[in-house]
Amino acid sequence: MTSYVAAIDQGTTSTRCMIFNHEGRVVAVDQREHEQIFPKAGWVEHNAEEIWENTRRVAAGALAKADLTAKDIAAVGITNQRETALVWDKATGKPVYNAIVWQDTRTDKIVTELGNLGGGQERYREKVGLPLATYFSGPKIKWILDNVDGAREKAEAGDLIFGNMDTWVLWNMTGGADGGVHVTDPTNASRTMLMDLDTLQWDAEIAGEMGIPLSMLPEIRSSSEEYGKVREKGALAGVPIAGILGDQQAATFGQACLSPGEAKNTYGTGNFMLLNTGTEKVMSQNGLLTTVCYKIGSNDTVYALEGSIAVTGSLVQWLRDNLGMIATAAEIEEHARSVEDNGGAYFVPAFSGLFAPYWRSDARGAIVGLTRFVNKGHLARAVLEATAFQTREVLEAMNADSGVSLTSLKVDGGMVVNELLMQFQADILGVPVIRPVVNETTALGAAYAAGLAVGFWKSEDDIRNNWAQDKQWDPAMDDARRDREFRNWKKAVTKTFDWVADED
Ligand SMILES: Nc1ncnc2c1ncn2[C@@H]1O[C@H](COP(=O)(O)OP(=O)(O)O)[C@@H](O)[C@H]1O
Ligand SMILES: O=P(O)(O)OC[C@H](O)CO
Repeated sequence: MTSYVAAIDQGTTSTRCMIFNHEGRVVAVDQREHEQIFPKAGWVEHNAEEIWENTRRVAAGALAKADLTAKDIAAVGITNQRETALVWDKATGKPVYNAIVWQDTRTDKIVTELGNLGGGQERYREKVGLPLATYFSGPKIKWILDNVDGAREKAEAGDLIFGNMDTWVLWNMTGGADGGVHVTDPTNASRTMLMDLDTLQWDAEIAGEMGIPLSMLPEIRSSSEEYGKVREKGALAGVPIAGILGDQQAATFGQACLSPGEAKNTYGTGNFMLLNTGTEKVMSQNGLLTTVCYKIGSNDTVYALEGSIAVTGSLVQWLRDNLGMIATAAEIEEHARSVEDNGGAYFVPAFSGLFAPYWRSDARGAIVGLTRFVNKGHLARAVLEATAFQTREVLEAMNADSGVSLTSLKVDGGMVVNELLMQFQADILGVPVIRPVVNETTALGAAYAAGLAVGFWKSEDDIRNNWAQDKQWDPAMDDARRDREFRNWKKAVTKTFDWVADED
């Protein structure tokens, strides 16, 4: 009897395998962190072989914890940190360079040069829905081909292939150099800058401008269909791999945001708010991204507007790892509760420049409003508040682009256990914030995509019916204070602009 579906969640800081039952509840989870490699200021890399090894181990670990075998698993779905780019040799399976992570800013010159060809930051937006920015995969692939010895020649000869982490995991799970399937889905492909949002095919013109041979790129299939079976002799051997969704789109699916106008906000390493816009592709006028939300089998493509914030939970990690100010992420709440407010301090974490709605790669982080009054508690608050303020900026852009005002916000991700943050979020947005019972919506969304493909779940109604609310926070801040705080935040943001000059 196959009573369960598994999901591999290959995230920025860790890789998880989760097993779900038919009610969409978590049966087992296993997780392993991988190294964050920072070779230079602004550079962020991952060792893709370490990630693949972790994937194998967590798959075995989750099954063992649940006392299950591959025979109990109907299908496996893959979800992943998006944009992170890897190029590898298809004959040996060896990466030619570490994976370049979405947060990495090394491609800023490439991005400026491409913009200078005409159209600036908006050069490709009409086709791909994205502004030209270091965030996306295309410029990262170009950097690898331009900078790794012999890579361009090998790529042109057809020996090298590209993938985001979904493709890397899928290729290895289905046999690697021995017949691995080289496939991605439209949610991931829509983050490369190389996919046409209407045709869901690679755009030869853009790939040509970036000097990327089309032969390197994976085939784009739907987000929910059988791509192959797990080939390697591992825990999940023989199980069909039947779902792929980029992690933020997976969370949208897992949160049952399946109708136009429904949105979720995920609080992880960064924050990502997605609004389902149905089969309509809304082009943002306010600094958001247009992206594929999901494509289930042969159904019509569903699109989303997205507000991406680069640094939220990772600011808490920074406080822990770089400053040693807290021993665990959870400790930040205790410090923040020791004071009434931020004491006048605002922390703008523009560590990777600023993403939505600004798209300023010349910005860098700043703490402003400091006086001798400010203590550790105030800084802890400023760190948490930065997440909430950035979320309000994105929500305002979303309301302006869609013409619909969101009346509540569904939330999930690692930071939403922080009750002080959730209350402040509701206060600063002025709308209720709602957390579901299953907070692991990313893995759940990938499991749903896989389970739908093999008939384990029959329709999207099963997903809607499985969703349940855990807790709601209602706004309690008066309007005058809300406006003052937000005004101060916006002023603080302007202090981070123009920090990195071209010659840097
Ligand atoms: N109690 C907490 N308060 C604030 N932030 C937290 C708390 N617990 C975890 N975090 C943050 O949440 C993030 C982890 O969330 P997660 O959803 O697992 O991230 P990802 O999927 O991006 O790897 C980390 O950046 C961590 O700093
Ligand atoms: O790994 P996460 O959860 O931080 O998500 C990263 C995003 O997919 C980047 O676009």
